[in-house]
Amino acid sequence: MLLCCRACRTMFSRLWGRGVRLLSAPEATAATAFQSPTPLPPTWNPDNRQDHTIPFPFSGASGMRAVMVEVIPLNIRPFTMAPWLFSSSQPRDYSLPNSSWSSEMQKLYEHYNNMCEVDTEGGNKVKGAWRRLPSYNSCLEYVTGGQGGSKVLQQEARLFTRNIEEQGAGFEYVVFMKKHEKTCICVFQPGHLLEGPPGYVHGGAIATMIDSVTGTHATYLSGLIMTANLTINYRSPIPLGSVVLVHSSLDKVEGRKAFISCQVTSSDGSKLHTEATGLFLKVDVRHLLGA
Ligand SMILES: CCCCCCCC(=O)SCCNC(=O)CCNC(=O)[C@H](O)C(C)(C)COP(=O)(O)OP(=O)(O)OC[C@H]1O[C@@H](n2cnc3c(N)ncnc32)[C@H](O)[C@@H]1OP(=O)(O)O
Repeated sequence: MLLCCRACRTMFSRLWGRGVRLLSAPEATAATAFQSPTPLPPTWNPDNRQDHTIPFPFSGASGMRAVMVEVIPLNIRPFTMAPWLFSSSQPRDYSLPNSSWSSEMQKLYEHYNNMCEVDTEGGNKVKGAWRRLPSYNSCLEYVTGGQGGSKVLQQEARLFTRNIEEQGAGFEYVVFMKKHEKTCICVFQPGHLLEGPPGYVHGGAIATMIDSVTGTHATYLSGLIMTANLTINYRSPIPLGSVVLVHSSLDKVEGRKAFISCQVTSSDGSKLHTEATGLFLKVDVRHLLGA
């Protein structure tokens, strides 16, 4: 897909974070070598982990800034985008440690991060079972298109879980994915702005985190998805400022449907706070565009 006009940008803004990533300059150059798009697989199969790139010729149509984006319907990597390609400064990755993180949160982050794949000096990747998923609050501000473009892109929009600027006040979390076992784990430290009952986390905030983690998981597995159903049982309250784990696991896939279950536990796993099941439906781009 080439971001060359307002229509492209509108579509891009709606896909952002849902299976679209920006191509780096070398990748974009390489993509122009393709004469025809890679055909998409007829059926969704999460075991088929091949990436599919749909490149179109790279050009500066209508004099606007044009960028290549890659659409990856399978093995989605929704957070591996590079919006700083369009800005002199790199956007903040909210999944990295900050000073509001408790020592427990930091320790759990290091525990999972140490099991992730890492880049070595030679540029080779050392394989690890886990992968940290970077997280941004919005990328649209980095895709500039003048005033008209800004309106179309809804530049004020922010990801719900990343829209509280004060560190530690809202949702502090990091998601790791265990690549071959179809599980995700999120280390979550709820801040004081998420209060429900005195001293405890609001049920809606817990639901938000469950939807975000399982939704991210489903997106990673299948591409564009929407939550169709989320059933939640609250078993024990979560103290504000504590650190909990959100476990997400794929139960089964039936056609367009992905069934995912989720448990929120204390950081040592001994206490069950919340359990949930979710149904995610793979949708066509046109569904998001309201067509
Ligand atoms: C960055 C972090 C990631 C965050 C991820 C967050 C994800 C979200 O929160 S998404 C926002 C909340 N969700 C929504 O707004 C969705 C609104 N709903 C919709 O858009 C549509 O109803 C949608 C897409 C779910 C389904 O519509 P559509 O694709 O037309 O499916 P439809 O043809 O009706 O049904 C397909 C199948 O699913 C089943 N189905 C649909 N909805 C449901 C449901 N709620 N419960 C159970 N089954 C359902 C149908 O029965 C049908 O089954 P079968 O094929 O066996 O007959």
